[in-house]
Amino acid sequence: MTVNAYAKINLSIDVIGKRPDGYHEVLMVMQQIDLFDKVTVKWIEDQSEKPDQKQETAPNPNQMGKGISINLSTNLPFLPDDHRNLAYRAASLMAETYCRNRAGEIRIKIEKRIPVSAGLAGGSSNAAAVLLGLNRIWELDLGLTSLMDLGVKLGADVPFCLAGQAALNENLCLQWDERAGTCAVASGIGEQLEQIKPLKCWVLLSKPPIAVSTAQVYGGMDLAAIKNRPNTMELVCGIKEHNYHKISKNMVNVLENYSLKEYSSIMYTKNKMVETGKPMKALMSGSGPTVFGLYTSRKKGKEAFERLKYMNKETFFIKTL
Ligand SMILES: C[C@](O)(CO)[C@H](O)COP(=O)(O)OP(=O)(O)OC[C@H]1O[C@@H](n2ccc(N)nc2=O)[C@H](O)[C@@H]1O
Ligand SMILES: Nc1ncnc2c1ncn2[C@@H]1O[C@H](COP(=O)(O)OP(=O)(O)OP(=O)(O)O)[C@@H](O)[C@H]1O
Repeated sequence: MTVNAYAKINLSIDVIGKRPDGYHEVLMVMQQIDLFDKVTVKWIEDQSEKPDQKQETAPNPNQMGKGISINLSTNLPFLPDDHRNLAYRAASLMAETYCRNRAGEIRIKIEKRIPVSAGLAGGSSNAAAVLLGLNRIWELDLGLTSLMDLGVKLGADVPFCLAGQAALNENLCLQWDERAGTCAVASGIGEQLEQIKPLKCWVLLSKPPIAVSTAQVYGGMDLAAIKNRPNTMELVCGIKEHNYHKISKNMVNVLENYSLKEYSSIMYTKNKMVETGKPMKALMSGSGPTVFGLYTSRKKGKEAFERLKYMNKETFFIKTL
């Protein structure tokens, strides 16, 4: 089955503190956008190995599925096709947890369109697609709560990606799950989600040609030095009321404090977008390097895209979902 694995942008990111496990407590507003990878998941059952009916099916994270192999391919030669790929790890986790009594091959094909190492949750969205795909193929009937509990083990952005893909891919039969949705307030490490009404906007995205490590950004920023923080509740109100003044005033990403200083190409992209594109608001997504600008008018956004598309090779004009 094929799942559209959507990218996200962060309309705000506040970092509250550091946790004992090294992760940071955050408060963010996340929004799915109409830019996606196509992830095709196939299960080829090994007919010579009949499932052992006597084996209990309760999850046991210590035991791998009996004789399950994973074969992953992508259209990007530089992306890993083994356990370093998040989609591979998702398949492996699903097999270990829920499919110990089967044998066969999981075949994953990823057609990448979301820029890599961009702050757009490309890897997380691929992992979410594999969890959702296998849930359907193996008829496990897991709801989003169980899938999110599993997904957060792969990455902090995976639960949000699961919620969005469940809402947007009808073939997953999860669109009515109460946790499905495309815009959410995320807390904890990003995995505690409260769905809100999505922001309807046009988005100009531009990724400078650098890769940014999320761990390095969280590790490098100085929590005590943060002066400007988003008012998340006011942002949520602004989205609800379509009050674009309230929205733009409260769209703040505190990770910019580190990334904009550290990488001049992000600063350049943001400044250029503000000056030339004149969006309602421009902000870095996630830990960067992608910068996005929001437009309420498609015409104005498209004109800005035409002027700015040469700035970075990976520049897109899309809409929120
Ligand atoms: C920047 C965001 O993309 C915003 O949505 C996320 O917070 C990051 O999500 P992600 O890439 O899925 O993050 P993970 O793969 O789980 O973590 C990568 C690294 O980022 C740091 N990390 C991530 C999330 C978080 N709440 N606190 C952290 O400190 C940790 O050092 C972690 O080792
Ligand atoms: N399926 C995948 N797609 C993209 N990158 C992957 C994948 N699997 C592993 N990676 C690796 O993960 C790293 C981060 O890539 P990714 O595109 O997920 O970053 P990101 O958009 O910044 O994610 P986030 O916004 O969640 O922090 C890269 O080094 C990349 O090689």
